[in-house]
Amino acid sequence: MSFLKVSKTKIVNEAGEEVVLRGAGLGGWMTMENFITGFPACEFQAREALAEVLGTDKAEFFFNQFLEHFFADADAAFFKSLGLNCIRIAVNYRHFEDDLNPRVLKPNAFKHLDRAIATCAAHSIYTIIDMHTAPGGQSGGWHADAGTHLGKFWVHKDFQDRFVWLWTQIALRYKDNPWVAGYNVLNEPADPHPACKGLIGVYDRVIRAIREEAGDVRHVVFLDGNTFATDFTKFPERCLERWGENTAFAIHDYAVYGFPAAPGVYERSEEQMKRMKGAYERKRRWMDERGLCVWNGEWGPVYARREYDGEETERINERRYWVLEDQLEIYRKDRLSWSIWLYKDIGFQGMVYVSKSTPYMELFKDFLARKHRLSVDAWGKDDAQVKHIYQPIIDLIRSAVADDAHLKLYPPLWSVEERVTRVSRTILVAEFLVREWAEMFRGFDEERLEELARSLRFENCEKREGLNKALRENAGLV
Ligand SMILES: O[C@@H]1[C@@H](O)[C@H](O[C@@H]2CO[C@@H](O[C@@H]3CO[C@@H](O)[C@H](O)[C@H]3O)[C@H](O)[C@H]2O)OC[C@H]1O
Repeated sequence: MSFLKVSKTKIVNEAGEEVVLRGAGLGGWMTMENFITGFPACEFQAREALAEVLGTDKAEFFFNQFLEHFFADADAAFFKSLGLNCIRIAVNYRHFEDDLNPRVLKPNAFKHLDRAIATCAAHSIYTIIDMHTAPGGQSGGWHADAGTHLGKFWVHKDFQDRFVWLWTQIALRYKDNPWVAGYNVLNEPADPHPACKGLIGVYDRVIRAIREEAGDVRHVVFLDGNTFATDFTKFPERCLERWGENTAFAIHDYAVYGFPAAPGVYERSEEQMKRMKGAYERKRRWMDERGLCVWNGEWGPVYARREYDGEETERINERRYWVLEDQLEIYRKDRLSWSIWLYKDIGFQGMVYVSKSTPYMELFKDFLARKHRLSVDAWGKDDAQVKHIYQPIIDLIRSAVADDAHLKLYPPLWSVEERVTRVSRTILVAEFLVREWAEMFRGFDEERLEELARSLRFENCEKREGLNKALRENAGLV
């Protein structure tokens, strides 16, 4: 088995042979997310609410069993059967370190991560450890698990110190493991500083800690661009001299046509395909101009669901598969390494999804329908039923702010409308629903909790055949 490394624009093995990484993100597991498994708001809120309802021990039991079942040997075997070779594992810093006991590794901090890496290795699958959340939140997205729309990671040095400390611990643990392809040190940073000073400084420190303090020089370091892995333009010109040769740069290439808010129906028109390719090329341009290695750490459409989209479901999904296939074709031509989002969920984006007939899905059926109607998850939102309620707030802000320039806050892709969505629905309304979600577990004993957690096992999942077929066929072509 061979460590991977970066050689100019390519990832290669120790023999110098090119290895194109093709895989998926194991999201919703060691970083739980609302749309992936169905709770509202952020992971830390769901965990706290469940501990209030069940008591700490039983809540811990449930979450531990959830982690056991969500990713196991059968998942890795299936993944491998598609010809895929790399899983990006999204981890939440809270598994390793408690906010009230900083810089102390939790007991069993590495239990599930060790197991997942070993399970993947047993099937000859590489893993990339992706720090999906940082103390204080590296963005205002729910997936940063901070419960706020402002990423406080950038303004508290201590959050950054803890983050650097944590990466030292992780690198010390895995530095001799060749099945770990590398470290994706920070998912989707959103540093508001105009010159990206915070992020560059954090990358300087974390790379030094991995390379010098932990002595890990062999693993690839994957660096996301700023603003949700889309912008590299403020990165230092001589970045490899600064960060080392063994560095790859991660874009996230979500195509607008893969989402409900697409600007029109995707017809594969020349213009649409040009737009999609253009957006991808723009994201990677800075690296291409400098001959650097690019990895696409997240991409992929979401899919329509019969329970919400009715008769339209098949028609919509046919087009989402076109988007998927057209993106794959662009990447294939570039011999791009990629990691599609997402391996497993409850039926919106995953390659496999929990079957509706499981106890888990039956328990949450009505709650999920309400969550959808209220549009409390931001990802792929469909706000048709509530948009009118929030419109007056949007209008108020627009009319109250005299200078249009003041309506343009960071990040730029959060328009006034998007900001209102994030703050009022995904943070505020969601906060009120968390307790209700947790109350659904009231009175459950360990047997019932185990039954719920087991629902997430591979054996209890359906496969999104169209997606898996496209991935399998593409894997064979590279
Ligand atoms: O955990 C993941 C999370 O990493 C992911 O974050 C979103 C990624 O997309 C971002 O918007 C895109 C920015 O680039 C433009 O070109 C695209 O059109 C946009 O879609 C978004 O702001 C992030 O929150 O989301 C899914 C989570 O499960």
